[in-house]
Amino acid sequence: MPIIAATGLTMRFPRVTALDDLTVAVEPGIVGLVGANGAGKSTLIKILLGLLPPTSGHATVLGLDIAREGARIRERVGFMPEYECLPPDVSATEFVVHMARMCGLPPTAARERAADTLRHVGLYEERYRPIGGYSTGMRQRVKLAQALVHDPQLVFLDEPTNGLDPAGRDEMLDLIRRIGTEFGISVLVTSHLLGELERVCEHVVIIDGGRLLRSQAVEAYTAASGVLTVEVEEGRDDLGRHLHAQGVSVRPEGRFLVIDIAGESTYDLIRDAVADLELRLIRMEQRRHRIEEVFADPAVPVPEGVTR
Ligand SMILES: Nc1ncnc2c1ncn2[C@@H]1O[C@H](COP(=O)(O)OP(=O)(O)OP(=O)(O)O)[C@@H](O)[C@H]1O
Repeated sequence: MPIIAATGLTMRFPRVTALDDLTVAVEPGIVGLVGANGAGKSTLIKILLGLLPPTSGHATVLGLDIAREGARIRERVGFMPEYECLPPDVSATEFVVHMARMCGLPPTAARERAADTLRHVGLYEERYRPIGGYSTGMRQRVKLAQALVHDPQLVFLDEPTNGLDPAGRDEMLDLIRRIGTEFGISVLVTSHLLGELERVCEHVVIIDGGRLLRSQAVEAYTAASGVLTVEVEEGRDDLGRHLHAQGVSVRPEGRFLVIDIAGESTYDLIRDAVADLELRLIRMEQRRHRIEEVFADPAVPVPEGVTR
């Protein structure tokens, strides 16, 4: 059963159509929702939570009808909003316990769940300090913890990497992957960065101007390419020269050599060259296409404002 099934969802505000006849179904797993600012991602999430009635169309979340069963949806779905919503004067522990109580957990269970969840998102001693003194990364973790505290089946994460530096972004993406794989919670995560969704998502839905552009498994975007990435401990350039002399099409890229596969013999030539030069092979793998390469094709429109 799909976790989300929307049919003909349309949302018209007085001056703008935020969603335009959107029909999409997504299966359990980690799903990315990508679109430029204003594409309609947050509006879609509010509608799916049963908080905003659409102008027309209908949808179910976990098999529950958004029009009639919004409260039951919100019992089973966690929500990490994009906007800043944390009170500065209370600690992460107080806030997340409060959110757990709001979801109906009794006091002891609320405290236990809050402590577990804050640990899972990587907040330890600092969870007793007021949120006002937290970094952006710590605040994002608190928002994530409150979305998970009632043990939902599905979480909606609206732009969770916003405002984070590259290291913070990597940590947040790892956390999202763990939510999906270790905790078995389905995730709908929005972003305007295709590259980061490709790293964690199994499926990506792309919307533009409130319309569906694509809904596809990441694997379908990232089919195996005809290129090998080879990494050796030392002697990258020696290996490159050696292979080039044997007619292999090879070029350096960072720590790696990138080699066009001309057939099975390419693998043999690399193996023999590594042995002849007495190098240590760290990796040799067939490269997969990246989602953004799909959009590098001028025939495939990339939504304006979406960063590859
Ligand atoms: N309550 C509202 N009243 C009027 N217009 C709105 C309202 N909420 C959203 N919109 C408009 O609907 C469009 C879609 O907004 P939405 O917030 O869903 O986009 P988004 O993809 O989430 O972008 P962002 O990442 O910037 O939030 C925008 O043009 C926005 O200005």
